[in-house]
Amino acid sequence: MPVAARLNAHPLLLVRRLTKSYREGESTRTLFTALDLQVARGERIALLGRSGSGKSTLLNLISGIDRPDQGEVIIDGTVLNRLSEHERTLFRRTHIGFVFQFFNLIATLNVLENLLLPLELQGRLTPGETRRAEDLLDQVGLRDRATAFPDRLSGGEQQRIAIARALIHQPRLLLADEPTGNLDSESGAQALELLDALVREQGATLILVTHSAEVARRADRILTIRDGRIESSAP
Ligand SMILES: Nc1ncnc2c1ncn2[C@@H]1O[C@H](COP(=O)(O)OP(=O)(O)OP(=O)(O)O)[C@@H](O)[C@H]1O
Repeated sequence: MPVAARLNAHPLLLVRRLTKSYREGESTRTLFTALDLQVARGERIALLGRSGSGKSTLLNLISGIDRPDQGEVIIDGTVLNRLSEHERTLFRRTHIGFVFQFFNLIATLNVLENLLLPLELQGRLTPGETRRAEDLLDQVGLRDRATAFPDRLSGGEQQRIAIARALIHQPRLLLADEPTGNLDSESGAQALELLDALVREQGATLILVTHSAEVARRADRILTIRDGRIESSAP
């Protein structure tokens, strides 16, 4: 079987007939109706769509933070809907990494402690893993800031730490919600380079929400949410 066909036979992410609505006062706003989506292992996707089209909601449904009204999300063979809330939290901690627009570092933890947090939450904090975290700090160019607190770092530095933190536990899937949306163009480019390098190195699958056509061009595939449907196109 050709490689592409094998990849699609076992996609990293499978979304099947996903339906999601929110109540808005007296009325109901339907974001997705029977949405289907398949993402191959190691694929890097840019997710586009106008403001309010449901990009963040889709990420939340994929990660199991939000629940669909109908349909299924299957990550690497695990059907999220069949897990209890606690099981979904454990699954997320182990298999998914997140990068946000506003970094979301914990203000009371220093840089190294922020970086180690995903491992600590999984009870995986061994001396070997701590050394790996220090190597990762080297890779993001912030080894000398290990004991600094987030408010002492620039936006670009905070995002580089947030990217390292999202990948420290080697998740299969990385979800990034406008990771350059709050950075100047130079820091944004640096953060994207780093994200790309780490994702490729780890063979992770990436879904990155962006409003930037330039950012989207770096992806393997562009998905655009339009009127509750997903259109797929080449970059
Ligand atoms: N928990 C919620 N309760 C009610 N409505 C919600 C909830 N979450 C999202 N929505 C609504 O769903 C719609 C889509 O929101 P979402 O944040 O997913 O859009 P988006 O495409 O990410 O937008 P943006 O590009 O502005 O970040 C919006 O109208 C929003 O108000």
